[in-house]
Amino acid sequence: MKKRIAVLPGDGIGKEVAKGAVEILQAVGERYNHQFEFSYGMIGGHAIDEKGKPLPEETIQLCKESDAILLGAVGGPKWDQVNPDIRPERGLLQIRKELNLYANLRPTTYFESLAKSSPLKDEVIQGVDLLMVRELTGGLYFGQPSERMDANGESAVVDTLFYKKAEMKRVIEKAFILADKRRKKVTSIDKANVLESSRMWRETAEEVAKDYPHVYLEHMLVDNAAMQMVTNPKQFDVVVTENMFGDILSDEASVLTGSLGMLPSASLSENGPYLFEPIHGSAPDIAGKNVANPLAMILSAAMMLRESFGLETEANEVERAVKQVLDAGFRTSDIAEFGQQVTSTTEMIAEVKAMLLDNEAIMHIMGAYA
Ligand SMILES: NC(=O)c1ccc[n+]([C@@H]2O[C@H](COP(=O)([O-])OP(=O)(O)OC[C@H]3O[C@@H](n4cnc5c(N)ncnc54)[C@H](O)[C@@H]3O)[C@@H](O)[C@H]2O)c1
Ligand SMILES: CC(C)[C@H](C(=O)O)[C@@H](O)C(=O)O
Ligand SMILES: [Mg+2]
Repeated sequence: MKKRIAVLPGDGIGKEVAKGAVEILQAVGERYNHQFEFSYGMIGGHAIDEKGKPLPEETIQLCKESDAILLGAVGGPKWDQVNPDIRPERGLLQIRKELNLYANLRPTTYFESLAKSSPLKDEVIQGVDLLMVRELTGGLYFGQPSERMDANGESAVVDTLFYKKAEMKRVIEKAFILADKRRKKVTSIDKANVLESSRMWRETAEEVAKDYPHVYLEHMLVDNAAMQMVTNPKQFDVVVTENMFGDILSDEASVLTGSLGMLPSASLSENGPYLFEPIHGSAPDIAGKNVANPLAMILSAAMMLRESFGLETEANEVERAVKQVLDAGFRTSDIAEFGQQVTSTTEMIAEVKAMLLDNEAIMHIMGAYA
């Protein structure tokens, strides 16, 4: 199979982890005889420095001409003070909008060997398997007006939460389709006790549910959901919610896996290309130190193999390699237990790669940890 992959490493640890995903995809290509062609584009702060804007036209063009897109992360304190129109994050929002990537899938999977990395009790998180479907191109992130203003002589500000019903419907439908293939339960999260937008969201979920009689729909208010996420996460199968709630709840859900550095994502449109990125940011506090966990990015590459190219076996193999590396005891600092030996970003990437390519690597690791 021949595929063109656009790689947008971005800023901070984005660059370190994107490099890892490319190496893993190269290894997959080598092992299964696929030709993956990688082309690099600028996004975020580094694009502001080079091109004066966070999403240069050539990057948009590159993405549109590619079969799939890998993105590291954007942002950092260096660009915090710049005009909001040229903040790094604006580039990320713009590419999501340009490509109409309305459905963001954020799976949270329990890794048995990381049970002790989570601050939560093992009986709470054991076996967690939830899929968050986050609306990604509407809501507060994109509503107009969004500006400072004068309100009767006082300084004030407005952000607008705007959704068309059709935008709600298509992402909720996506959640039902996915739930139908899983444990057949959708939890729709909103704030319908306060917000009109949430009342329309809830009505829309009820309407969509009529077409999926085998899927059970429940509604949950977002504040309760935030609490249930860490006290009883096993109740969730597919969770669907609007943009801002999904952003916050998915960082919270990452705690169930042991670290923010473990959670991948896939952003889907009607016809592609799709974009794959870890849910974490550029982590300026650890950038450039070779300590970031590359697994969320590598697992995002596995999602790319499955969702964009239909390469189920290859995707499973990458996920198997990640699991085996963790089972063998390799840990970046975010998932290491007290006193445990710490693996660097580049070593972690190399171990996953070795596990993918060479069964003897398994013997080597078992020897090292015997
Ligand atoms: N998709 C994206 O590009 C994206 C996502 C979130 C935040 N951001 C941006 O990133 C910048 C920093 O934001 P933040 O600090 O609030 O969030 P962050 O996700 O970058 O980091 C939060 C915390 O988690 C840790 N962390 C994150 N990823 C990790 C990894 N792979 N391995 C180990 N530890 C990891 C960081 O060190 C930090 O302590 C901001 O500019 C923000 O806008 C970008
Ligand atoms: C950087 C930011 C704009 C982004 C978001 O809020 O969508 C990030 O937090 C994410 O979760 O992908
Ligand atoms: Mg976020």
